[in-house]
Formats: sequence, structure tokens, C-alpha cells
Amino acid sequence: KEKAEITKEQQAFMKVIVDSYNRHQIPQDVTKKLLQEQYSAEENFILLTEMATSQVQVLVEFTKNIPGFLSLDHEDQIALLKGSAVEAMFLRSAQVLSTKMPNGHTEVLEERIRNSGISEEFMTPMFNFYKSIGKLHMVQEEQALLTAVTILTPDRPFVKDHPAVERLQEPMLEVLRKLCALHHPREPQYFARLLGRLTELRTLNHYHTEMLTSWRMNDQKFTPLLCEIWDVQ
Ligand SMILES: O=C(NC1CCCCC1)[C@H](C1CCCCC1)n1c(-c2ccc(-c3ccccc3)s2)nc2ccccc21
Repeated sequence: KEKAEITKEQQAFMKVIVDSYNRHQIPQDVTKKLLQEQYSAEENFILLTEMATSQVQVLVEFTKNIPGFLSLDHEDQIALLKGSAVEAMFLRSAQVLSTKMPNGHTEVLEERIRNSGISEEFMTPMFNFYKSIGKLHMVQEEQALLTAVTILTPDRPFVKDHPAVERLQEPMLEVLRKLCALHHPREPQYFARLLGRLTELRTLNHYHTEMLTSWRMNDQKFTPLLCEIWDVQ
């Protein structure tokens, strides 16, 4: 019995994470902008760097609210943020695309992304990921916790104290498992499928530098923050 129930402290824990996740304002802006018109590859690249820069700032605020994160070794805090920023960006982008929109808007958005300047070879893996996230119909709490679980991945490059990160990730996974059972009672494998998406995320992470350098334009410009996050220049 007690295995399934979400305890009082787990609820409080989850509230902190979900509230802080919902202070995310970027997704609406990017959807509105992209639906306005098809921009040139240059304009889209600038839009991406702007969105990504503010997304990283929001991600840092979100991460600081994860219980226990600030008591981790400071260099490990940086390593976790650097290691997860791109995955959080793709996860957020997937959630933006799977948000319910008026008829035809999703198709327009997809078209704009296909013609944004990203080279063709990345479209299939990227949209496969977006579709697979969409099919999960995640509730907000699941989205917030999945992002927190992604950030608290112990085996990121340069993380020294793995066990300390695992100790933070475990309660997160426990609450997420209970949430999945609660919101998707008829899908016992839902939690496993959710975690399977994290593997797909790592593949996209693997492509990201090439996606940027092969963007259909010359001499892409990056802000110092993005050079840190995107391993470019
Ligand atoms: O603005 C965006 N995403 C925001 C990021 C911060 C959080 C909110 C969403 C971009 C736009 C794509 C079209 C051109 C402008 C930028 N976007 C992407 C990305 C495709 C490739 C991406 C990437 C990231 C890092 C490295 C290499 C490549 S992100 N998928 C989207 C799905 C739905 C709506 C927007 C989406």
C-alpha cells in the first residue's frame, strides 16, 4: 500500500520542483514567433541562440531549487548543468511541440523547424524524439520531474562525486515512478518508457554540435555562455 502512495513530504518536494518549472516563460514566446512567419536560416539561428541563452538562465534557476543541489560540490554543480543543458533544451522543445495548439498550428510549427536551417540529416532523429515525447502525453509534474532527473544524471563528464548525485536523483525517480502509476494506471510500463526517452535524449545531445556547425549559413556567432554549453568555437 505505502509503496504506491505519494507521501506528504514527497508532495511538498514535488511542489517545489513543479512550481519552479512552471516559472518557465520561453516556450510561448518561441511558438508565437515561429508561427508568425518563416525566417531565414540566419534569423532562425539568432532566434535559437536567444532562446537557448534565456533557457540556460531559467534552467540554472530551476536547478538551484532542486532540494539538495546547492549542497553538492560546486564543480559538480557546474558539470551537471553543462552536461544536461542541451538535453533539457531538446526536452523542452519536445514539450513545446506536443502542447495542444489550434488546428494546423503544430503542422506549421513543424514546417518552420524543418526549414529553419538545421541540416536534413538531423530531422529524422529529432522529430522521432519529438513524436515519442508527444505520444507519452506527460502531465506537468512528470515533465518537471523528468527534467530534474535529467539534470541529476550522475555519469556526466567531469562529475567527481557520483554517489552524492545518485542520492539526489533517487528520491526524484521514486516520486516520478509513483506519479506515472497515478496518472497512467492502465500503462504499467509507462515509467519505463519515460526513462527510455532519456536514452534518445543522449543521442540528440551527441548530434548538437554538428547541428549547429552545419546550420545552413556561414560563420555562426555564439555568445560566451553558449560556447560553454554547446562545446563550440
Ligand atoms: O527555439 C527553439 N527551441 C527552444 C529552446 C529553449 C526552450 C524552448 C524551445 C528551437 C527553434 C527551432 C527552429 C529555429 C529557431 C529555434 N526549437 C527546436 C530546436 C531544434 C534544434 C535545437 C538545438 C538546440 C541545441 C543545439 C542544437 C540544436 S532546438 N525544436 C523546437 C520545437 C518546438 C519549438 C521550437 C523548437
